[in-house]
Amino acid sequence: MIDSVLIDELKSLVEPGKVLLDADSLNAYGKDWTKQFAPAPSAIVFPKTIGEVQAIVRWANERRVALVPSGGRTGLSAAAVAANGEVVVAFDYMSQILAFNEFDRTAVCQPGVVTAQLQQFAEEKGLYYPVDFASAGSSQIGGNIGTNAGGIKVIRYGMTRNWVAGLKVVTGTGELLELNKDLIKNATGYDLRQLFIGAEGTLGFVVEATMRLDRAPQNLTAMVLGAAELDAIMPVLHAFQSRIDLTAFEFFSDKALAKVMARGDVPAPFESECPYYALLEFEASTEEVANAALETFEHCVEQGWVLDGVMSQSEQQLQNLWKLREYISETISHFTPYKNDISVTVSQVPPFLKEIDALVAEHYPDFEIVWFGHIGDGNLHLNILKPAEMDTAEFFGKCATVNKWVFEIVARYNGSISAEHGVGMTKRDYLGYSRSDAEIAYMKAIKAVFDPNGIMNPGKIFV
Ligand SMILES: O=C(O)CC[C@@H](O)C(=O)O
Ligand SMILES: [Zn+2]
Repeated sequence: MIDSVLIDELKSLVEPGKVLLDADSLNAYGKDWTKQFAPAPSAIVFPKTIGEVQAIVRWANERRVALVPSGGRTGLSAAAVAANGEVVVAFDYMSQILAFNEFDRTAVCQPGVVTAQLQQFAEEKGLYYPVDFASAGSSQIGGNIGTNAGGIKVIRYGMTRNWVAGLKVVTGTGELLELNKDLIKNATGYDLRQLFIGAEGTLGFVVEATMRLDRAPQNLTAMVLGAAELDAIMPVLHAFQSRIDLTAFEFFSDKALAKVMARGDVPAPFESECPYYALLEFEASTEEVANAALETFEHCVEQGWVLDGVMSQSEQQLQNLWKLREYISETISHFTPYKNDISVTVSQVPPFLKEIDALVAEHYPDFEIVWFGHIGDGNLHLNILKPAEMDTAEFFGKCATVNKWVFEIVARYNGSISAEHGVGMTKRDYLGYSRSDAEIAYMKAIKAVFDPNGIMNPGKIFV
């Protein structure tokens, strides 16, 4: 905890009332959506300008105060948790879209712009911001960049990284850098912009981002297919991908669907019950594309890969089919899930998933395992649900044991222990399963260059 003299100094750097110290604010701004770490920040500060962010970082260097950035706080890896008396820098008052360029198709965003706000802005301009996920209504652009957020359209549009034309960052020394200046072509050495994307605020803070926009998709249409077995999902993906460009290819198990159905507010896709489901989406821009999708569906049924299916015929049906997938995370959050966000190459998904499934089932037959995720990207969300009668600490303890075995399998498949949720504090101790010692040493050396005093989100990614 920092003392009152330091708090007074901090207050002098921002507008009156823009440092909060009350218990509710410390609790709310000191954490993200993870629940493993208790929030314990010293103060929350709300800068309004880049100059104020620089002043805060310079002060933190002088006083050796640790800073934690805070956006929409929807993170799932405790990268935005202040558990050790840090000062939280919240970007709520830097939430404007500052400029739009119709020829470059870019929007200049302050870090606190909410993802849905940018999506809406793009729509009003007849364009599209394609990075999308269930928490788009709360998550902020600065946080999306910090975690290189992925989501449900990665198969077509890639991660946040692909949509950042330029960045202004305040480094750990308080220096302002303008990175890439929104250029498409720029072959002038290291692309420092990319280094800051996915850095979880450990090198500096994003204070402005020029985001690229795309043409709006035409007549988005979704299909939900029921698969006979897991091994059928990949041939289905392959069959569709060889005929049409998909904008999504998601997957969920019968257990995940059952949880969403139990809410009672989402229509079932069809009557048949299947062990696995795929949700795919494409632009039915012409009749030929729609026909190709239907023909492919029939082919998949003939092959015995698909048992049943439905295709959206309206915007409302499209939304309803997406709810089957998008509501899963929120719905299971009430069952105290232990989360993993793992990836392998797409072709390896079926054997990989089966191995992990068998492992957890063998050692912990009482645990309910809910599989879902972005299978078209090789990214699976493994959620293990706490049995109702089990003590929470005991449950997390057992999961920690399983975790090591799960990550041994991930490492054997050359996979990632965090596909899209980041490392933060929850996966920090497991980084070695995905990154070599040499890589981690280089990463630490890079951090030391941008943040010599170790004040920028310390303890995240690595210790
Ligand atoms: O809750 C999860 O495990 C995943 C959350 C999110 O990445 C999703 O794909 O729905
Ligand atoms: Zn996801």
